[in-house]
Amino acid sequence: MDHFLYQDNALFAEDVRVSELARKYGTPLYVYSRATLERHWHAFDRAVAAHPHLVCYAVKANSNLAVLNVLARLGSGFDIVSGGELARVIQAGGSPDKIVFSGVGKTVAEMEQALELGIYCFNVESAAELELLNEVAGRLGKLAPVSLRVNPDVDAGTHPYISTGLKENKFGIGMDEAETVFARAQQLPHLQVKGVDCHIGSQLTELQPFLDAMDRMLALVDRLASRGISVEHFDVGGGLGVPYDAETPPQPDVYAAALLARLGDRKLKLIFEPGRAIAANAGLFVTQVLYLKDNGDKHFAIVDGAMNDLIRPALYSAWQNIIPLEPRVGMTRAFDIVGPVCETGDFLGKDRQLNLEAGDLLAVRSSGAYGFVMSSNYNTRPRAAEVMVDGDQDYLVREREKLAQLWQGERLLP
Ligand SMILES: Cc1ncc(COP(=O)(O)O)c(C=O)c1O
Ligand SMILES: N[C@@H](CCCC[NH3+])C(=O)O
Repeated sequence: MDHFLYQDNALFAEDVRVSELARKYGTPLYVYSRATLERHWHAFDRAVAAHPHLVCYAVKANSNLAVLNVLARLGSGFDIVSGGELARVIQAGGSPDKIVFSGVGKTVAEMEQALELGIYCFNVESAAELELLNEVAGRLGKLAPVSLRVNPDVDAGTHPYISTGLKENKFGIGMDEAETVFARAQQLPHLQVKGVDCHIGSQLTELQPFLDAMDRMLALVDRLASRGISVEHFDVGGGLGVPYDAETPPQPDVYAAALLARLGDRKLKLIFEPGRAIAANAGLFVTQVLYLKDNGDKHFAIVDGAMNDLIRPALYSAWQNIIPLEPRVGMTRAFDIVGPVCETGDFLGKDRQLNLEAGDLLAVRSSGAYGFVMSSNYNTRPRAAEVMVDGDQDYLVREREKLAQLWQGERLLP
């Protein structure tokens, strides 16, 4: 069920009129639906209810404390990629023993932080990282739980910038090296081998690449077993896509059933790291039309939200639906929806059939993942406020940045 629906020609987030939120908190503004976040998380959790599992929400998709807290209250685990994300999860009430730590460039300080907190597992991405983690754990008198992220060399069929499972990508340990690195991990005294891990990319809309990756990973698990190296869990990563437009990605239950069928009778706990599938369609980005402008036949709607707020269209030519909060009747025209930033690539959408006037409010849908988290202060623009709706209540979960915060920490020369 969609929690962003029109009632009497006005867009609602759950039971709250979105234009009311724009009036109350100003624009540009991110709006999240708690019910949607929860529904999406449960869809994963229920899909594998009968099998040992852990759903570790990928914090990078949306790391607002309120979002993390809503998921932590459901008992979610978390997939993190930095000490910053680790601190956020703890701040939001997440349990360290449900945290998996991914990422190709963990620093000593981050390893120490995670070992002290007692996280569930490190997803180690190189032989060099393995050696360093062993050293750091030894120094702290700890045993570091590890899973090796293996690069299965499959084509995820997604945008090249968000594809991670090919040999040419920087992620994970090559399949040809994997057994040697596992053998080494088992020898190292301050490590405990717990699992295997892969993550082949993001916004996957087909099952096949997941299954290809799983087949290769399970063949590895079997080869490891024959060498006396056993693992407890298989972390399948994240990457399940969402409908931005007409895509029809598999639903979590179909995806999980297919993975479970491949798993056969192997006694492996499954770990999932969904980010986008939980957060993307739980959020809107709300912006107001400042000016309309025609250059010949070309119509522009210049809005107060820009690429610094929502970079996906500029960065990946990503398409996200743009809808009016209160649609007008009458003729539509093809508009490019562009922001105030001084870059030609600063657009939120191109060639959108809309009927607009200055002052109108628009919602960019599917903005709950990789939206606010990728925002910047380019052009000295304060970052947007974030609001969470819960039924008929709304909560400001991040204040709009104030200008003085932007140069806090900067110094003049004497
Ligand atoms: C290791 C890892 N896990 C999980 C995710 C989450 O991916 P998604 O948001 O596509 O589910 C990512 C990002 O692609 C990632 O790099
Ligand atoms: N930021 C990307 C996804 C990257 C996934 C992170 N590993 C996007 O908006 O689609």
